[in-house]
Amino acid sequence: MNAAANSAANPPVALTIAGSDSGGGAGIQADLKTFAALGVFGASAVTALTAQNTAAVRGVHPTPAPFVLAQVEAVLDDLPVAAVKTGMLATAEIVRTVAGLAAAGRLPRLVVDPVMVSSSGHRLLEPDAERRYVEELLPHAQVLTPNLREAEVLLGRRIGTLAEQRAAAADLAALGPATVVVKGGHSVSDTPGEAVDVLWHRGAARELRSRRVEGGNNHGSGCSFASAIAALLARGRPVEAAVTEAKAYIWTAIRGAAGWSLGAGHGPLDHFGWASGPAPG
Ligand SMILES: Nc1ncnc2c1ncn2[C@@H]1O[C@H](COP(=O)(O)OP(=O)(O)OP(=O)(O)O)[C@@H](O)[C@H]1O
Ligand SMILES: Cc1ncc(CO)c(N)n1
Repeated sequence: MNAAANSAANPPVALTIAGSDSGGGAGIQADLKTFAALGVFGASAVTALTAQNTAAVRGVHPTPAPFVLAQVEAVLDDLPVAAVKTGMLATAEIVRTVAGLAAAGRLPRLVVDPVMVSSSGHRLLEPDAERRYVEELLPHAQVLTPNLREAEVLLGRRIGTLAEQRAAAADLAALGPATVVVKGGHSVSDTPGEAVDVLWHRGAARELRSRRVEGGNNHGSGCSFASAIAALLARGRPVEAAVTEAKAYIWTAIRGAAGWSLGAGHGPLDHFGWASGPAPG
């Protein structure tokens, strides 16, 4: 089969390389729902199993790195993957494996969401993998989407203001990614009431602002945001449009779930607009 050939009748294909969230709100499950919601066929390579729900991560069982590679190669050898998103990479060995694939030019339109800690506070990346992220993977990312805490870890300094969030985006771009979005879901102090992301693209910083949805159902917002960017890139959108449209998609998905009470912790998003459309069934 020729993996590069894609008939006009086929949907675009995106690949997520990420961890499984048994609770269904984040990770692979969020990624595949987002791809489907945005009209993209999703393939997946699972980097870890997590025993997780809306309240806590109870356990993590990483995939051996050679089997992550086997999954990615099985997909790439067969399907016309147009964009790739990475999420939880769990171990230094998996970071190295994915970075090797990226360095070999095998991961097109690569969106890297540098997942390190879950919103419930559980580590999702070995601490000794952080340096490898910076040195081996970031240079190959087309788009990097850290939240504020991840940007702090990658840069080794505190980010407390919007000005510092803007500076962080610029400094992360200097490490290799063409485009950086420093997400403000965990608000910086001078943007109350808003979720302000800073987009660094083509040498300039720009703020993407939305009203902050209250209610706390934002489990998987970061995974879904990065997947939406990858899906829109797979559909051929230019990078800046993909990021701004992903921001609008994620706002609608968070807003839709604001009245839900699924689980005792941070609930999942309304990926398919169920809250505003006719009730399923
Ligand atoms: N309460 C909210 N209201 C509106 N937008 C939000 C809210 N929370 C997050 N967002 C948006 O969702 C996207 C993901 O940002 P966030 O900072 O939550 O990522 P994250 O911390 O990686 O998510 P996760 O909880 O999956 O780890 C960003 O575009 C951010 O602005
Ligand atoms: C598997 C997985 N990936 C990413 C996150 C971050 O939201 C999570 N909680 N679980």
